[in-house]
Amino acid sequence: MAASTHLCGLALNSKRIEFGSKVLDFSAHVSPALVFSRNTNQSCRKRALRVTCEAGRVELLERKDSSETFKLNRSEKKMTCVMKFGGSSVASAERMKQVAKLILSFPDEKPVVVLSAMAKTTNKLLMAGEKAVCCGVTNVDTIEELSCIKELHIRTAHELGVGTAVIAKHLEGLEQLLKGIAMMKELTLRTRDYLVSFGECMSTRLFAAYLNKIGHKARQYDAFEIGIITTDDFTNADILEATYPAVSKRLLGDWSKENAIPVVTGFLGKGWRSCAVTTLGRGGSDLTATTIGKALGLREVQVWKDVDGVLTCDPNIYGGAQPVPHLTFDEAAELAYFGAQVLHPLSMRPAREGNIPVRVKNSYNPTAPGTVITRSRDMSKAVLTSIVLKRNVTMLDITSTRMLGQYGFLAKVFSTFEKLGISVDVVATSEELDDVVEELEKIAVVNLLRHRSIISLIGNVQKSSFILEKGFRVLRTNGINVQMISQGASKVNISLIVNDDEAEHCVKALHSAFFETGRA
Ligand SMILES: Nc1ncnc2c1ncn2[C@@H]1O[C@H](COP(=O)(O)OP(=O)(O)O)[C@@H](O)[C@H]1O
Ligand SMILES: N[C@@H](CC(=O)OP(=O)(O)O)C(=O)O
Repeated sequence: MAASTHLCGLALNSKRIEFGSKVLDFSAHVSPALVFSRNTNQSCRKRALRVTCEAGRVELLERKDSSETFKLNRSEKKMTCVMKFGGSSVASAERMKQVAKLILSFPDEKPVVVLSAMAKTTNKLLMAGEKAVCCGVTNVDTIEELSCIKELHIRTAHELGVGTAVIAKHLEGLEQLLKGIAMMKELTLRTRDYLVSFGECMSTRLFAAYLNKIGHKARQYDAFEIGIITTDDFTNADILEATYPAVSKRLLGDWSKENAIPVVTGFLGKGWRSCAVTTLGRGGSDLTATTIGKALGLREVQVWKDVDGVLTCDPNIYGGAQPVPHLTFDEAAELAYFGAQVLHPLSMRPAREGNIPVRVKNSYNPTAPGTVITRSRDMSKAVLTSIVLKRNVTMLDITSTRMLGQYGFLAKVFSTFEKLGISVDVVATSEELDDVVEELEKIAVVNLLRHRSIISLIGNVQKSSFILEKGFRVLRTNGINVQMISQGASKVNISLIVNDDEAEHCVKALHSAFFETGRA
């Protein structure tokens, strides 16, 4: 660029700067230099520079005639991806060391690291809370789960060689909190969220301390301090829009001052009214990861688990499950919503909105390709992608008594569910259903059918006739009676309802037909 060029710069967002008709897109290429004329509007210039600083390091190269030339060294310094590690990946000091090694084995990546609590810690915290309710204040220190949590975290600190000071306040605070619960003899949803937050607060402190100890600058962040703002639905809070600019401002601001690897607590947020710690529902760290990915406009989000990616079915049901190489956001969202534990049900939403690919990888087997989840994929050969089982659902069989017309009848049925806050998973036209039944019996004959399972066939619903024909042949051969079928509006899901006690057998038979006898 000529040093004398007169350009007027206008910063649009953290990725683009517009100069008249010229747009520099920092996500697409590394601009070798930026030129600002002396008489460029000062505030535009400052904003442009601030934005470039956020995107990477900017150096003043020269000051000539009427202009200044800056070098943008973005390719070296910009944060590139989110790497989220679940509880199984950070279960011990040994695992944390492996994870650190894994992160550092990608020298070109500048990740934001998101961590869950060390394996089983969340469950143990909840169990300790339940026990505290009825054990009496003086007995809190005998709660077995509290001892296990203390022992695990102290041992991990020693084995990582980071000292226990980084978690001492939290261990102390945890015991105090349990005494408070014992005193009050109650465990509210709000307190539950505060209680489980100790898990992620401690795992991230230990891990960041370890990275620093081995010479890689890292900085620990509590999600509720950096702008992950949520609804006040304790134990199942939803991310609010204000999160994205807040998180971006905080993380990019800190990064521009010092390139320390951010290590962020997954699963946690801050309720916008209460300002208290909230949680995003079990498995919520996946959602934290995609939220940060979207907020920072990163290249990809990696979720590192203990399986070789999203599999063709739950490996606990059938050991022969195989990794699925490619999924769309819609398929992954549907699969997660219908019960595949591998991803949080809402985690695909920010990824889809920000169009950020999500890669599901195995921290125990990092060379396995894993699953990549993107907006679209070649569906021409795709039939079934995965089979998901959701157990213990209740089916409501509702028959109109014809007191109302068809529209009025359906409207009344759905308004009843809405009023009672019950979600309906599958509709061909279930929690505490007694109130629903009482209400609906005014206009319908209602049958409650408990102990049912939903089997979701995730894949290319364009080929539904083929899927159903093949699926039903398998089920008929196995003597299984399907009680309801529903095709989801998402066009990637056909759901079948069967008896709970037949469901596992069904999944195995369907898996064998679709994935093993000639690839589907
Ligand atoms: N379709 C599926 N694909 C892969 N894993 C599945 C599937 N369904 C259930 N799972 C279970 O999900 C687990 C991984 O999810 P999760 O425990 O939440 O991981 P992490 O805690 O590491 O984030 C696997 O160990 C597996 O048992
Ligand atoms: N620790 C929380 C949040 C979480 O996401 O965990 P994981 O990534 O291990 O599923 C839980 O157990 O629910």
